[in-house]
Amino acid sequence: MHPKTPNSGKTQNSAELVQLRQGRVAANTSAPDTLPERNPGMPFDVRFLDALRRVNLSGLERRASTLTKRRSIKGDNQAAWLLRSLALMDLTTLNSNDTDERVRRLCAKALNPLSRDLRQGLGLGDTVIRPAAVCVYHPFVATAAHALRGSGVEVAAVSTAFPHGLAPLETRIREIELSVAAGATEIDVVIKRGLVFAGRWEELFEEVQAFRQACGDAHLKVILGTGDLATLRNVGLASMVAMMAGADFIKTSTGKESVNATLPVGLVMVRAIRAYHEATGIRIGFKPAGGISTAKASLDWLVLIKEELGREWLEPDLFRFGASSLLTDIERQLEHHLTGRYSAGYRHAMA
Ligand SMILES: O=C[C@H](O)COP(=O)(O)O
Repeated sequence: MHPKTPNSGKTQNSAELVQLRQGRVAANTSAPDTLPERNPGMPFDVRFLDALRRVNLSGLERRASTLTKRRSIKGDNQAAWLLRSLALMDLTTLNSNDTDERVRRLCAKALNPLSRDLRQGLGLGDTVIRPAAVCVYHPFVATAAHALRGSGVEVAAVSTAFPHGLAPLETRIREIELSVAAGATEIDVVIKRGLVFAGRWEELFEEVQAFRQACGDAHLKVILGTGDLATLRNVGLASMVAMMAGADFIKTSTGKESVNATLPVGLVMVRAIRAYHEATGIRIGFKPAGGISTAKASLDWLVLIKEELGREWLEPDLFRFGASSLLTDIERQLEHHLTGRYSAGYRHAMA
């Protein structure tokens, strides 16, 4: 049910977590032998945080820079990986000037992301390749749900007073409930960054638990706003708290911070995911978001995930890109792959 993670030589941190988990299971005779696929969360356990307080910044930066240089993906192989980037995308519009009409056009693009010429040239035949989800603000959830019904493309809503998360807790929870009622099957919540700065981990845990409960069957993605969190240590700790509280995915950024998804931040988060998996057997998804606009950048992220978590994580239930303009560059690169020429970006306008 939970195959062993490839390439996961246990770190000291995760080994500590495994010991903690074993202690917890041994003390609880009713603990299940097999764990369910969806993250059920666990009681708040500060020892899970203690194991993550050390961060080797220069080691992470070195790893991030060598990871992307070691592999060069070319030709047909590159086209195949770009199609995977497309299938792993939450095609997003989160603008102040969004309208129902704009969202309808984005949904039409999600249903038919590649031109007939591209599909024929790539020999896709009847294979359906679409983004995993369309991601919108709450007022457009019903419109997106209507446009995408029956397609298998999920509707994701950003909730909890996106992007700052500073409304009262009751208001944030109500927003989730309304989005689910309107047809959202995935909810992207933002955390209150102040809880991280103040080290109020249990309070953060309780808020995320409340979000998870409000989601019901909708999957919960927890946005950390990593560019706001000041240190990579905070990123690791907030990741672990979100997972303990029941997050199905942890997500880097809103796209509205001054620094969004970066590879060193991604490394900290995926290593927290790996540690949580080794300790609990539960696989948590990862969503880098914000500023990922080139096909090349998407390939860097795929390499990072394959190297750190293994191929099994490169599926829509465990990995997503949050991106508003990445699809345009993927189309241009695929066209270049077929014709040797680049077309202008406006020819692939999305909305
Ligand atoms: O969650 C998704 C992000 O808001 C998208 O950010 P982006 O517009 O920089 O691609």
